[in-house]
Amino acid sequence: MERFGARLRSAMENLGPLCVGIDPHPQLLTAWGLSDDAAGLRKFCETCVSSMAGRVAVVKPQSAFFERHGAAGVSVLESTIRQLRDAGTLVLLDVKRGDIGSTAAAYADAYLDPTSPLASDAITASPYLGFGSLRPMIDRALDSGAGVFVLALTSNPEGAQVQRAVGPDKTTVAQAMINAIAQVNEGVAPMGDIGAVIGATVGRSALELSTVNGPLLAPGLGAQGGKVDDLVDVFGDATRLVLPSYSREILGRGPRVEDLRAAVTRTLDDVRRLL
Ligand SMILES: O=C(O)c1cc(=O)[nH]c(=O)n1[C@@H]1O[C@H](COP(=O)(O)O)[C@@H](O)[C@H]1O
Repeated sequence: MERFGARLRSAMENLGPLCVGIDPHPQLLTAWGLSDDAAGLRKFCETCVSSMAGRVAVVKPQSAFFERHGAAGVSVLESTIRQLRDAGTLVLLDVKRGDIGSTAAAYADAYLDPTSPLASDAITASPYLGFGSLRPMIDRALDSGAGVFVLALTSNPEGAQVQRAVGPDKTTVAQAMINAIAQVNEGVAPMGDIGAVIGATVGRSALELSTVNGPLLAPGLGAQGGKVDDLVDVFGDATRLVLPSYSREILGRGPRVEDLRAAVTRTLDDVRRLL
């Protein structure tokens, strides 16, 4: 399979730089007139697939909102991933996994092995057991044409306690993650397969991004207060690598497919103005 970075670059060029999250919060299920159970979840996801497949570059289902319905919820996650991928839409499964290497290899089996029922185009991963602990996931992604988005500087205010901490070499932890990602992506064209997650809410972040050569997922827009215009401050010259991500801001316009599609179009117009 073609590498993930190349597939993502063409999706961003063809459809615009936008990731829409499928986060079926119980409040959203209720607002959409659906039951807070696996049947409601299935209907919610069918509507999302009809509104988004083929229209946005990346769709990001948040695993926890499926897991809270048990095995039946995970079954909805499986079919949602499959429907999106069958339609040619890239799926970034938001699972934020991170563990010792031997367990990280099992996570790679679960999400990055093309034969797994939950196989996705990319996953989110947490490097806070050490960047090296992610190696089995990164290696599997590189082997199978998939990607990994590594948390660097997250959108929540609590993240700063760990991510802005400064190491003995005077580098912040977040910058050390960016540097480690840059090493994996070095020399890959048109763009590396390993992304970084940097919240749109982090302000002038002082991260040095000139060598990262990978996609920069920017959540925190809309519901968490981040605005498209903030992206220039946060990302500076690296804005062409930015993949803005919205969940509640768009999902809150449902449940009508036409309204969700209109929200996607409006958001795309807004991000294209800048990126
Ligand atoms: O990895 C993520 O996607 C993520 C990283 C981060 O720093 N902040 C963040 O909000 N997210 C996720 O992005 C989504 C944001 O949702 P909204 O605030 O509704 O747009 C949620 O699924 C979060 O779990």
